[in-house]
Amino acid sequence: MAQFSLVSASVGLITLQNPPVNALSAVLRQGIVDAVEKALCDPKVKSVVICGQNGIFCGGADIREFGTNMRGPPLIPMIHAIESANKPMVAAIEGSALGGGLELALGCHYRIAHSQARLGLPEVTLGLLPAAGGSQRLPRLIGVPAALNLITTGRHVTAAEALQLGIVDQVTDHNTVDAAVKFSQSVAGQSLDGRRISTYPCPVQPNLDAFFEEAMLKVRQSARGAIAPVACVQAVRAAATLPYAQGMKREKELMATLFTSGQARALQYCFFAQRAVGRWSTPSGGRWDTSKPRPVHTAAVIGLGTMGRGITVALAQTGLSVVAVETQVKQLTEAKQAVSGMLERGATRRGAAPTPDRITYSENIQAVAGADLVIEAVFEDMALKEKVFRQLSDVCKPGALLCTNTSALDIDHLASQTRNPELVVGMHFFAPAHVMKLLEVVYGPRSSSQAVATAMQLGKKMGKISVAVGNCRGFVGNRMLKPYLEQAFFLLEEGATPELVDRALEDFGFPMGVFKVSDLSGLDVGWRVRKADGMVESGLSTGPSARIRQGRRYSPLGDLLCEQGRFGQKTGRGWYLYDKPGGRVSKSDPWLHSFLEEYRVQQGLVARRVDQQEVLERCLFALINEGFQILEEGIAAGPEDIDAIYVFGYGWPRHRGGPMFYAGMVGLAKVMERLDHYHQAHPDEPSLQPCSLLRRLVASGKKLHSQL
Ligand SMILES: CC(C)(COP(=O)(O)OP(=O)(O)OC[C@H]1O[C@@H](n2cnc3c(N)ncnc32)[C@H](O)[C@@H]1OP(=O)(O)O)[C@@H](O)C(=O)NCCC(=O)NCCSC(=O)/C=C/CCCCCCCCCCCCC(=O)O
Repeated sequence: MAQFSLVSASVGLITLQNPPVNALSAVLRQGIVDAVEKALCDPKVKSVVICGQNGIFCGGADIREFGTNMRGPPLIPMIHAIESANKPMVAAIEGSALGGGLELALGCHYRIAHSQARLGLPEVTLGLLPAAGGSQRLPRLIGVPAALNLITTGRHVTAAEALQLGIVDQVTDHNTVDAAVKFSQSVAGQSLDGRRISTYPCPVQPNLDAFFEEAMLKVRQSARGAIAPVACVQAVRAAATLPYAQGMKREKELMATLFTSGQARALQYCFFAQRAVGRWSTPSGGRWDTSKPRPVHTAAVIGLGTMGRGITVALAQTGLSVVAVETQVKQLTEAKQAVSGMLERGATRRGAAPTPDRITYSENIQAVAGADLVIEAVFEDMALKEKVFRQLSDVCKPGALLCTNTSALDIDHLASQTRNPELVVGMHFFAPAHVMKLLEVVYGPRSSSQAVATAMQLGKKMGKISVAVGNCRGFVGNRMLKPYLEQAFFLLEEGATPELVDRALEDFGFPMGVFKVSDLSGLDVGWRVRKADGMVESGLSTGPSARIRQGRRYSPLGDLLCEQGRFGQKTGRGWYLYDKPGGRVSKSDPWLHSFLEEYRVQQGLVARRVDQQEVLERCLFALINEGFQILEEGIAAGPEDIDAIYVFGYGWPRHRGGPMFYAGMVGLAKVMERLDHYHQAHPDEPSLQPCSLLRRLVASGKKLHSQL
């Protein structure tokens, strides 16, 4: 609801009250309409201030209402009534004014913001556009280029930037409502003719056609198939070229297409999934709302390779004291330099002071004795990690949490090396650890819920999307990646090329296809793991058993490339060719194509035509099938956990909602039918056999997601 009160004898104060973020639900919209009418009818009221309760102006339209039968007064006429008012309307912006919240403020005649406030039109991130007049008013207020940037990226701006851009009229460090009340009194009785943004002409944009062509090209390139950014450009173009009323008509038409789109549903699902993963639970009964995290003031990192350096930076940037340990002197010296460089660059980007003084370096593991939490990030080798955990168990103070950054190894086995296995969890960061948003917090059967809560809370403080997952080989993300990679290799054997597979995945929306990613991360990484698993045989044998390992189909293609020293970008050759070792721009490699042809001949394989649909179905459905298996085993608590992991850690296109949501969009019956079809053709590929949870869901007609 919205509360109306009279303050300072002549100012009508309308307070939005819809916790936690004052989203513009039907009830709140009705409340605003009623309160505005009251204010305009009351002769004592000479000016009006609109504010939000609990330090937040408004988080925008109520996203939970989308997709329902929306009732209550619509936003556009409500904002129009505010703008048309004959008494000054002033928005007092604290906390956030986002989406419909900012559009409401743009309908006001003046905007006063607190210095800590954030403003933005993030609708594009929900698959929408600012369709309560935002796409038409903002360009009229701040010009086309600045408005286009905010609307197509959805980025939030600080109050200082909003003032500089001309979005707000005043910024205060003090009580915003008091400042707005005072301000409204100072303008009461003045003409409002020049204050209604919808009446402003849009500032002239030179070379309009070329400007919008370039803008469209840019969003199409970065949007990778997302439709909302394209519609946002079209809406801003309407603002720049049409009178306001016609622009509003265009805004409405564009919104109508987006509003019911699958992409909007997927993006709105991602919004809630990102928040849902914070409400974690474990099979042993641990829960986010009943487990109290331990305080962490000092954290330690063991091993300063690439991952350890990134983790050190991420911890230091969170404001913790960090003890960074590396036993090899040369590596330690290099790490110190690299970490200061990363901190300096990060600080420059954020406009803050660097924080290297919070880090203490040591060659000696004893230095971690005082740490509240230790993250082991040594080389991915079980024997080495076992040794480190035994040492940590001796050295660390009682109650210190011992975490491992392993990407696949058994957490429970590492816990068994320590005196307090309940204090051991995985904190699986993704490279570069100070940049990537995802953190898998891995609990073993003996991890205490307090240990999970502590790691989850630390992840949140570090700005990560932290997802609690169970202990199994590869946890959730890497485990699901295995069948995806496997299928990509098999497709090469059957006639595809790396280019064809990558194009299909990039057209689907991944930033990079599987083979480009493999070149980037290094083919030798998987090779080492396969060797340790006893999968690799030196050289190329032939005959029917040559491509069967441990009873299932196996492709040695990656191993053969590694034997040739083709490790990807670092060696200048992998699945693609690069101009030099370390080069980043991939080119097709005729050598690789001949190699594939010869390989097929040697193996008696006849190349056939593989199309993009088969690439997507085999790679993605195999990955999704593993996701169902993971749910069935209870390794992930719900589909949101898997989807968040894939969207934030593996480049899954957000507008497709994550693999499990995508499966629901395609239809579980269809996913199962295609898996069955491919499994019949390839009975030696168990990852194509639909798992029992998928079969049960299809048989019962149940859905995995309530949104679908
Ligand atoms: C920064 C925040 C506001 C606060 O962050 P924080 O303090 O960290 O808190 P959170 O954990 O994020 O959130 C707390 C809980 O609140 C829930 N929440 C947050 N925002 C909303 C919201 N806008 N709606 C509903 N719920 C919200 C959140 O989920 C948390 O709850 P839970 O933990 O999940 O239970 C931060 O929250 C934030 O960034 N929020 C989102 C801001 C945002 O994106 N706003 C834009 C919303 S979209 C919008 O405003 C659109 C405006 C134009 C709409 C015009 C409508 C016209 C419809 C016409 C349709 C025409 C088509 C016709 C078709 C036909 O013809 O049929």
